Amino acid sequence: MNRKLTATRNPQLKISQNELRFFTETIDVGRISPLAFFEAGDSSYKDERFYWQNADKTLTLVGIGHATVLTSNSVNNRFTHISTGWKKLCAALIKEEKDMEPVLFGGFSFDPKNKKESEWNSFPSAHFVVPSFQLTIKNGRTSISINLVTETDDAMKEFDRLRDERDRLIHIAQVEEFDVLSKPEVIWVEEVEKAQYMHAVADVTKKINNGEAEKVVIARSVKLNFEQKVPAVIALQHISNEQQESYHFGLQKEGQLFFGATPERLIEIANGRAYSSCVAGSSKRGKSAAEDRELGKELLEDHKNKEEHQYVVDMISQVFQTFCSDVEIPKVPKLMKIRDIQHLITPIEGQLERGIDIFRLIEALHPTPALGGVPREVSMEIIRNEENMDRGYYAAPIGWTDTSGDGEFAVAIRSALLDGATAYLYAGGGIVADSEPDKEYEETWVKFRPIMRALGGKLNG
Ligand SMILES: C=C(O[C@@H]1C=C(C(=O)O)C=C[C@H]1O)C(=O)O
Ligand SMILES: [Mg+2]
Repeated sequence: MNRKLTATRNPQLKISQNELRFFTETIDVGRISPLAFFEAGDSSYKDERFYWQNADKTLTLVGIGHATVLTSNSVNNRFTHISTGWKKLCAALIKEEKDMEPVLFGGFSFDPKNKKESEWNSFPSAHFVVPSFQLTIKNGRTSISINLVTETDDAMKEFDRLRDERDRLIHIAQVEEFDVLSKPEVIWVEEVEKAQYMHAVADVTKKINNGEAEKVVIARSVKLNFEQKVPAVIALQHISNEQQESYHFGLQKEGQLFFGATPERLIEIANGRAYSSCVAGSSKRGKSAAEDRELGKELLEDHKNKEEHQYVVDMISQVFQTFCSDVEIPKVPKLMKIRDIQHLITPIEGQLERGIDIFRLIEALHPTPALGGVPREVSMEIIRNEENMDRGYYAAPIGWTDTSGDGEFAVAIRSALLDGATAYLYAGGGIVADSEPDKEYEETWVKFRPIMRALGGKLNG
């Protein structure tokens, strides 16, 4: 890197002033707790951190600071806008073999056409960052990269400053004891617009029976108020402990933290192959192994849940048939069992056509009928009218891509927006012709459980 930075000053290389350059430099570090590293950035980078761990724990990413931010408030162009911005950055990358791929991490809002005033006002329709400091734990290797996006000629000085700062962050993360932190203290719980939610489910069921739509996902929110401001690291530590088998994510912006533990993969691209999972249809877990098996068996055979599921399989299959060859779709769903809930799941994979990037696939997939409905536009309009809230980044894609084109996005459910001493939790369910408001209401409580537990709230049922 020293060499490269110096070389860029060499006029023979014909790098003109004000040309965009994207430097990266990776060092390997010994054992370091990703949350301790996240916490090391607390005083100087409070609003500029992210956290990610995939479901099988083969990849952990922590980002601190912003090398650059890609953002969009567009309704129709947000996916291409981010994709184009990222391609431009990738073309400017200066990297050696030993360096990790720098990542772009962020998310999209569920519905940019929803203009309701809400707790989400500081989140644009797309928000992505390249972190200044990137912790990556992958294939047994733990490393920290510095990323620098610059147009100035004198990147050397800035890079030296970043190296000092990196060493300071590593030092704090390695020396500080990092124990289990105590859970926050909830002082009151508010079910936001419960009556509106019950009414919406009944109304949507009617609409479906009238043939206006086939499936629509309706969600609601629960607000928690705490004794004190809840630090981001507490929320992340407990959600990671409470629901192990999921994607864990956290994204900070302007004093808020959007975080969660979702079981649902939207899309993964690895070495040119694409993977998605249809997750829809739910049942609680049994109190004994026998009851649990029984509930699972019922779920696999239940007409209403199978219908909820099939709409998702049909739609994701169609997207894969469009963009991939060699598509594999199992004929029947399996059970996905996580701590509080079991779902029907159908994994789908295929060989991605050349030239299709992850943002193109996200654009085609979002929202799947697991979170939107069928038909897509009609169900979005119904959701906009029936839900008296803005979903913000809940139920929307969140994840990363790297400079090689690999990446993974989850669907940000089982999630909450933490805002100082308040948290907004979100959960919903797929409404089809024979849905019943009381049962759907119960199902949302099961879906609230992991976040409730992580935040020290009382569990219902
Ligand atoms: C809407 C949510 O989850 C979705 C709805 C499901 C259902 O209704 O059975 C199951 C999994 C997800 O596709 C949520 O968790 O908030
Ligand atoms: Mg359901």
